[in-house]
Amino acid sequence: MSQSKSGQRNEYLNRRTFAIISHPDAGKTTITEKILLFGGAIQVAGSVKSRKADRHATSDWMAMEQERGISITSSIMQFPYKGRTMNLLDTPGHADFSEDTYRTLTAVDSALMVIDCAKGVEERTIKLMEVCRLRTTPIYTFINKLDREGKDPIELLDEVEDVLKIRCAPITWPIGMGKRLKGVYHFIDDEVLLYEAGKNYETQQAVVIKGLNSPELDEKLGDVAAELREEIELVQGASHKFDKQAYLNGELSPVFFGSAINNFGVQPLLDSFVEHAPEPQPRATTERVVEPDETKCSGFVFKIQANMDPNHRDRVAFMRICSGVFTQGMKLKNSRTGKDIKIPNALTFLAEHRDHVEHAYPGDIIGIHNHGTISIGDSFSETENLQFTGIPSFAPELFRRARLKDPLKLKALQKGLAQLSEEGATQFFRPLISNELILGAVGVLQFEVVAYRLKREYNVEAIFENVDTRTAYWVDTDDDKKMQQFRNKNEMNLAEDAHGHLVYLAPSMVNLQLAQDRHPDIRFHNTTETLKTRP
Ligand SMILES: Nc1nc2c(ncn2[C@@H]2O[C@H](COP(=O)(O)OP(=O)(O)OP(=O)(O)O)[C@@H](O)[C@H]2O)c(=O)[nH]1
Repeated sequence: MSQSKSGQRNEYLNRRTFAIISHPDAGKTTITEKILLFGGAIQVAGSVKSRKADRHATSDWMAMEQERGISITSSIMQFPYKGRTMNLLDTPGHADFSEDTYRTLTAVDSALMVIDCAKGVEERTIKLMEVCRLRTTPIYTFINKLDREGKDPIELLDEVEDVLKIRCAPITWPIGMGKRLKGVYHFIDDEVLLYEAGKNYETQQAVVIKGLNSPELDEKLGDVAAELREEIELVQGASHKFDKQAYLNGELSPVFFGSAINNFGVQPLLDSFVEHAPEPQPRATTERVVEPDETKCSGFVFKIQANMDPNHRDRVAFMRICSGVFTQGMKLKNSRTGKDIKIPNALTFLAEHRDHVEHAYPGDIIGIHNHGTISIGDSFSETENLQFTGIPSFAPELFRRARLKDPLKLKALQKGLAQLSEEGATQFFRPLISNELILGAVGVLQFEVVAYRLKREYNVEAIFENVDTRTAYWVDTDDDKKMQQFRNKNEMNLAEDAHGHLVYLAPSMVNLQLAQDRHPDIRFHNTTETLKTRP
């Protein structure tokens, strides 16, 4: 079915594709749930948690998430909000799953950062923010858990500005905190939303007082009203005003305060976000910039998940549509392999179920079933050879040698590791001169997940042993002769990754430095992003 160009344009302009980022435990899952609730995507509070529990039933390895109380996989949800189509990409907060999070951030147009008011800016938030800054991703900030005592709000804004190097424009401001929490003041709407502990703001609206100078405010808040007026004047003088262009440039973050668990202060955040967050943006490829309103469909894969449903042992590749209109059954060319693939039965992910997608527009994420033909970073296009940039693999920092309890299971182990590495659960290296299987990860928990999944999904019991590798760098050069010399001299330290890229496994940083000094014509890369050749 063909669509008119203007119809297509309108569809994508309505998309808002974003991720929620935070340090673990700041309240990302809780706020996701409230967003879905407001959007009408779920009816009952608690569904998001039970969504995790359902997955536990269908996909056993998720049980680890429950045992540990952390989210270990990204999930994708599409839902309507105020006439727009929202694509929310959840990201694991735990440091051990940072690669997945980084890649997810390459597929969004903006982000929502959640900060715990008692803890302020935490380590993971700093890292995530660095990634957002690389891509100048616009960011909204929600300072959560106001129902608990936290840091002084001015101090919190200073911290965000100093540590995260972004200007803050408070849009709402807390009136007290913890037991003294009385509500929030909205700078732009000039109104106060009153908070009463114990009230259920999922079913009841907060009382709104129009105007900071309203006598009603004195009635309700007593002496606090006068203090609030003074404080607001002070904050207005000392802080930045909302400036949409600066926000879109990633230089200024609108800040909201609230308590996600009590559903308080979340609605003003969402209403502002849906109004100002950017529509799907142009994307860079090695060839040219792809505009979302181009007629031909294109997209890239940023995530692969195996065995989402144990009854169908397939893998789902998550592709962000960057231009044109995707239609069910369409043929797209994979620029890495040069092959056309027909994509029937593409999936879309709604809050509570997945469905077959008829059409998808720039900003949408579709799921493609495949049996190992698609890798993370693959780019697809209807007509051209396009390679989207910015979907990195990072040099792992931890390494283990996989050893089998039952040596007859070698085939199953190789298959399992190859599939789990395609998914980005771990990286996987085969040394050139031995039959060893070396795993690389950014966080130690990744190994545990891999061991658990190998057992559950591939019926393989593997032991991971320490190995004498400190770091891994991808290597390439334009000079074949120099590469051959390098290979001959360094065979002991060379391996191939799952895609056949050559990797230098260094036992120490000194060794790495020496190899670099001895072979100035060889380029060493700590992310695949800068590699010239993709086999
Ligand atoms: N007091 C209070 N607790 C909250 C609030 N929001 C969330 N919490 C609690 O904080 C804890 C962490 O919340 P989650 O939403 O699971 O945090 P998360 O950021 O998704 O954590 P990860 O799954 O580890 O990434 C839970 O026990 C929540 O009930 C809030 O507004 N006030």
